[in-house]
Order: sequence, then C-alpha cells, then structure tokens
Amino acid sequence: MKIALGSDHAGFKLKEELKTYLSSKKIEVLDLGTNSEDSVDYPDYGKKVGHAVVEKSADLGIVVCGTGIGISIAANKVKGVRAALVYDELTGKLAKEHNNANVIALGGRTTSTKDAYKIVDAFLNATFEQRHQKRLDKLEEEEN
Ligand SMILES: O=C[C@H](O)[C@H](O)[C@H](O)COP(=O)(O)O
Repeated sequence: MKIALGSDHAGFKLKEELKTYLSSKKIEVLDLGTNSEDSVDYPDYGKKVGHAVVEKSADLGIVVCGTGIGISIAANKVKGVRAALVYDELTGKLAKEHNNANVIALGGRTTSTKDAYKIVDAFLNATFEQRHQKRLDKLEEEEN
C-alpha cells in the first residue's frame, strides 16, 4: 500500500505528522510537498496528489490544507478522483464504505493530530460496499 500525501503551507505540519505516522505502520508514502510553511497555493498540491492516484503512482491519497476544503476541491478536478473532506472517524469510514473515496482531505487548522490519526485509520481499515457502485458509475458518467 502506497499513499500519496500533499498539502499547502497550512497543512504542512499535519502532513509531516501523517508521514511519520504512516511510515511507523509500514505504509509507504509518496510525499508530493509542500516542504515548508512558506505560503503556496493548495490547487497545485491537490492536483498533484489526484494525478498520482489516478495514474497509479499511489493507491490512495491524503491531502491537507487549512480546512481541507480548497485542496479537496482541487483534487476533485482530476478525472477519476473521488476526494472526500472528512472530519471525524465516522466520515473517514463512510468515505470508503459508501463513496470508495480514493483521496481524503483533512484540515490542518480544524482537525487535531490525534483525531487525524483516528480518521486515517478508520478510512484505511474500511471496505467499500458494492451496493453503492451504481452511484459511483453515475459520477463517472458525468466525467465522460
Ligand atoms: O481552503 C483553503 C485552505 O484552507 C487554505 O489552506 C487557506 O485558504 C490558506 O489561507 P492563508 O493563505 O491565509 O494561510
């Protein structure tokens, strides 16, 4: 399992913490930046992670900005991405079970590190429920 990580400056600290956390669980990480708290633009990093996932350089993606909002919108602009802004364990779990999200977005200014770890675990441990596939097909139809 390889996870692509990306953030803007507001998500940098949480991205770094997640990188350490995932590595400690022996999950491979592809860090696509940013690499400091210097101000950058979230679309650049959301799109990078989205491309990494749909082009299969990574299995899943995690993106972080101040709220998770902007970077989730950015990731969702990439065809084939289903990015979910998640804010607790339940939404982390349901993002996989119902939406088969291939990217989750977190807010570095809105979600604590401890909660982020729980959310990521809930997402990674959940399984997509096939009964929702027809809805995902309808999303895909709109892209094509
Ligand atoms: O949705 C957008 C994100 O939360 C950004 O991280 C945020 O807008 C960055 O704000 P600022 O440039 O004031 O740090």
